[in-house]
Amino acid sequence: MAAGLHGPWPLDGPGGVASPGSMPDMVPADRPGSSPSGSVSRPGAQGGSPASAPATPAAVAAAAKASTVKTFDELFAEVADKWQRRVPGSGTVAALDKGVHHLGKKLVEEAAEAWMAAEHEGRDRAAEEISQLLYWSQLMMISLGLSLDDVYSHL
Ligand SMILES: N=c1c2ncn([C@@H]3O[C@H](COP(=O)(O)OP(=O)(O)OP(=O)(O)O)[C@@H](O)[C@H]3O)c2ncn1[C@@H]1O[C@H](COP(=O)(O)O)[C@@H](O)[C@H]1O
Repeated sequence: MAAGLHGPWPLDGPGGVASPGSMPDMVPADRPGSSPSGSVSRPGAQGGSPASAPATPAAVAAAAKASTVKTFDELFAEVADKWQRRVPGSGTVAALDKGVHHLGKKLVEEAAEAWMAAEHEGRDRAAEEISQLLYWSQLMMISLGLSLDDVYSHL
């Protein structure tokens, strides 16, 4: 378990969300592809070689941006990094600033849209709506200061 994940409830940021400074490590130390320090390895890097040197969350986010396909972990690193740095113009930062109540409504909205798409609009539309549900789930995680491992531990 990464350090700093279970301290005081981190709803101390703007809009009742975890402040950028209280963010947990992007990837916990006890998961494949992570380093003991909590920093993350480059996507696709194998352990045991110089190429597996730890990368910063910003480096992971940059690598994800260059890739055509983004994984759940890569998106989490990207949005957490944008929140930590309060990147100007980021919809993620704007949404997190609005707080948990706003994020909760978006979660429910996207869940309903995913359901409707699944029943009436086909697999591709369902996949699109489910991707948005994943995004808003990640923002809720970030707003609560939850790490990936905090959630994965329940899977
Ligand atoms: N994956 C997503 C993503 N999924 C969903 N959304 C947001 O969720 C909204 C859902 O769209 P809807 O059609 O359901 O809603 P809408 O009515 O069009 O939009 P709203 O008026 O409700 O905001 C989108 O408009 C986006 O604002 C996302 N916003 C950002 N990302 C990714 O997050 C990363 C950081 O994004 P920025 O913070 O914007 O730089 C990037 O990789 C983005 O691709």
